[in-house]
Amino acid sequence: MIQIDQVSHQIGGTPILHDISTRLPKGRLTALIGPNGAGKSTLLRLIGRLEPLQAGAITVAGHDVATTPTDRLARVMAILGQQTAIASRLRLSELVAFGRWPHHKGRPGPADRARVTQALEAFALAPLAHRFLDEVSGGQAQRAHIAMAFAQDTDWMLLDEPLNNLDMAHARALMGRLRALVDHEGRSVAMVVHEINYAAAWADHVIAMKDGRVIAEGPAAEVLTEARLSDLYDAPIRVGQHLGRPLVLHHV
Ligand SMILES: Nc1ncnc2c1ncn2[C@@H]1O[C@H](COP(=O)(O)OP(=O)(O)OP(=O)(O)O)[C@@H](O)[C@H]1O
Repeated sequence: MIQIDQVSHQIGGTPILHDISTRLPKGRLTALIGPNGAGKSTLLRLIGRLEPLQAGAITVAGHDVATTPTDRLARVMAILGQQTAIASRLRLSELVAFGRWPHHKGRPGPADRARVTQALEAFALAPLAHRFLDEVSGGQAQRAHIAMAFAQDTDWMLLDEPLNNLDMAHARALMGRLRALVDHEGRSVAMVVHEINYAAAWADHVIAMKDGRVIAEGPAAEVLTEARLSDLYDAPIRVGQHLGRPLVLHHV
């Protein structure tokens, strides 16, 4: 479980998150949803310790993110942020291999190399493994970053808008892969997602944020209702059903 207690955050004196307390359940796929500027990325970055905590407490599988040594934390959670400013003269295989660093600390062994190969194959990147990052498409680069997080082999994966740049087929394949990690390997995933139907179709748990606060949380079917979504996005939203899951209609 990830436990967030009374977390507040300011940037340049402007309050961004207001006294957030919530939980992300273990062994589930959690979607963080909400309008632009709601604070989703900021919260994810605080969990992943890409930003230092200013107020409150966060634990990931019992590890206090404020005090746990980085190498320990890196074996518990992998985080893929939104801005990935990694040198473009890096081959995809080298990028994915970075995911193994917390395990081998610079001395990769056969198991590390096998995991990198597996991650490249899992994300259909094997034919592109020798290309440089600036020689592949946006979606292929995005998949390589996800493969790096995947290769890190952690109990928790935190992904900020992993579906960015992915076409429908690759987005679906990624969601299927994340579901399999949760369902068959007992891992836990938290992701920021804008396309609400991906949350509706694949997420177990949804945390809805607006103006730096959590305004709803719970099982997907309980959070993704017409009233809640219309309020969240300040727009009329209809919710149908498809194969027993909510289907959100926002173009009506
Ligand atoms: N470096 C920064 N300097 C100033 N304000 C910032 C900075 N980063 C984020 N913010 C502000 O913090 C608020 C929350 O941003 P955040 O990126 O967490 O929201 P989000 O819900 O992830 O949004 P989006 O869906 O647009 O990615 C926004 O109002 C944003 O303008």
